[in-house]
Amino acid sequence: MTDRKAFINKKRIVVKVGSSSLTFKDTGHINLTKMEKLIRQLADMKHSGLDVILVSSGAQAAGISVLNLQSKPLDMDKKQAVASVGQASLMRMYQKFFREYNIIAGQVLITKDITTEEKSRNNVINTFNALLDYGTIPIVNENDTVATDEIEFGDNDTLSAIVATLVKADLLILLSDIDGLHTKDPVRHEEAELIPKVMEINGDILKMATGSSTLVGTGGMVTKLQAAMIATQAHIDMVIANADRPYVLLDILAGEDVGTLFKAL
Ligand SMILES: Nc1ncnc2c1ncn2[C@@H]1O[C@H](COP(=O)(O)OP(=O)(O)O)[C@@H](O)[C@H]1O
Ligand SMILES: N[C@@H](CCC(=O)OP(=O)(O)O)C(=O)O
Repeated sequence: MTDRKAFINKKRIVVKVGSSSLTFKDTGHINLTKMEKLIRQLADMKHSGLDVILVSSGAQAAGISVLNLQSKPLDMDKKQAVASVGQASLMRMYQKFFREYNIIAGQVLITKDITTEEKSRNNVINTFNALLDYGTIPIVNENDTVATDEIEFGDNDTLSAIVATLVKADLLILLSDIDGLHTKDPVRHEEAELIPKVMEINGDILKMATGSSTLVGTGGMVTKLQAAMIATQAHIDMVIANADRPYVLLDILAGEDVGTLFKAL
């Protein structure tokens, strides 16, 4: 079996969706159509018997909508307040959509320092396992009131890789607004080419990545490669793919060559 064909046997999947894949490019407001397309695929995955964990950004984007702002505020405390309002709204939308497909969503807000504290780490692992035993889809975001890494650096990418290691996932999928890792940022360089597979994240690969080009995204490709390093070192395959591709998740799980595969070490 090729690397991709083996994906049909993956059982526990962590999916991370970035703000850029949940929002309108020009306004930064939440795009419900995009959200529903994602949820339908996640529901089908769940109904087919997979364990699904969703790491979702979008708290600040949802907060912009709720507070009717023109854009993300610049001050950190205001961004945290916008995320606080937005996270509640984001979860309400997820729970409403998932309920239509008979799926219960649980909220998990964490910070990356849980990995260094054994007690917290075990609490988080136990909660994930219990949520999966109850048949729910845990929806994870950084606790933006306690920590500012994600708001500052867009580090939900690395947070999703940490979650993948904690739940012992078989596959981590990062959905974004680009088709995968390119030789350069394709938004700024139209000659950039897609890299279908990365066996080793070396200096040449790291040089290709730069920051975000969108209103709402933060980490760009830099934090996605950091996530790939964490996942692959933990023997977890990772794929970066475009959330706008119809049925992107189902195609990846069917073994199709979608996006960029970072092969587990
Ligand atoms: N080498 C690269 N290949 C692909 N995208 C890149 C690269 N370098 C930088 N990027 C940028 O990364 C962006 C995706 O990251 P980001 O905006 O943070 O999305 P998300 O909200 O999904 O996390 C792309 O829109 C692109 O502009
Ligand atoms: N906790 C923040 C996450 C920000 C973040 O990581 O954004 P992204 O680069 O779009 O994944 C929020 O929900 O707005």
